[in-house]
Amino acid sequence: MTEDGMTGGRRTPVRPPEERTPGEARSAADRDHARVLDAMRGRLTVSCQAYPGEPMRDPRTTAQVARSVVAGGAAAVRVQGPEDIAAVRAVVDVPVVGLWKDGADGVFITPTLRHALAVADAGAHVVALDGTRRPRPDGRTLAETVAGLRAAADVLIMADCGSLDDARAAQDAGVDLLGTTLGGYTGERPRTDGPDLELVDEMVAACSLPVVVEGRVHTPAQAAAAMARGAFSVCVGTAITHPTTLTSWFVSVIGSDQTVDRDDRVP
Ligand SMILES: CC(=O)N[C@H](C=O)[C@@H](O)[C@H](O)[C@H](O)COP(=O)(O)O
Repeated sequence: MTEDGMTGGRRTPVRPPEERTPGEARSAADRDHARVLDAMRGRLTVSCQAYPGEPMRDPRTTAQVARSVVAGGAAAVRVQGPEDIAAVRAVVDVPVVGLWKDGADGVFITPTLRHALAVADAGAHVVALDGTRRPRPDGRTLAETVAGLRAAADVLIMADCGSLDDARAAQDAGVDLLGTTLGGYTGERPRTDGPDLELVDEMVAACSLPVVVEGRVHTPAQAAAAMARGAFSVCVGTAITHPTTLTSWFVSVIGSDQTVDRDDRVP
């Protein structure tokens, strides 16, 4: 347990579950969940992820990036993969939103109950999973996945949604938080340049659960706009933690190495 009393997944129970009465276990989990939500409410979450094959794809690097963003004021971090989640949990005291990407098409964000249990077991306080209405690889519905996860782990559950219909269905399935994460990636919504603020408005108006605005938040002004529209938290990834993409934004207007006369380069 961290100093502020937060626990996550099945790694850090307040007391061994077998020693707790059902009532004690429930109220301890409720307290932990409230602390996690209080820490995130109205604040910035930073996604610390590298993609397969990239130089930064290493749990030690992810942990250092996570420490760096927490030093800058991030209230929570979002981390991909059980190894990275465990590495980050060991070095930060803020809530960890965990996910496990498997593949890159269709349902790939924590796509099955097995993936969700592994994310919880790695120590995530919040398990983020695909919250769309698409068929899932293991044949379970989102509601069945949520129920299976709740039966095994005291975690909060975030549904990464691609549309208002997804968000409504995810809320009915029993998740705790809704994310706009997949807006623009499932074919139901256009991929806006910045965050899909129209989707934010729709979800905030129609859903009672906290809405995390995530996806293409590239500037502080966009983050502020999302908060002003009722976001519970704003999650920024690429614009803070993905130097390859950030570099390409500058290169796209200045020109790449190929345009420089190599003899003029500083050794
Ligand atoms: C669609 C998808 O796979 N989103 C992923 C979810 O974890 C990540 O690749 C994003 O980086 C993350 O959502 C943060 O978004 P952005 O990097 O745009 O700030």
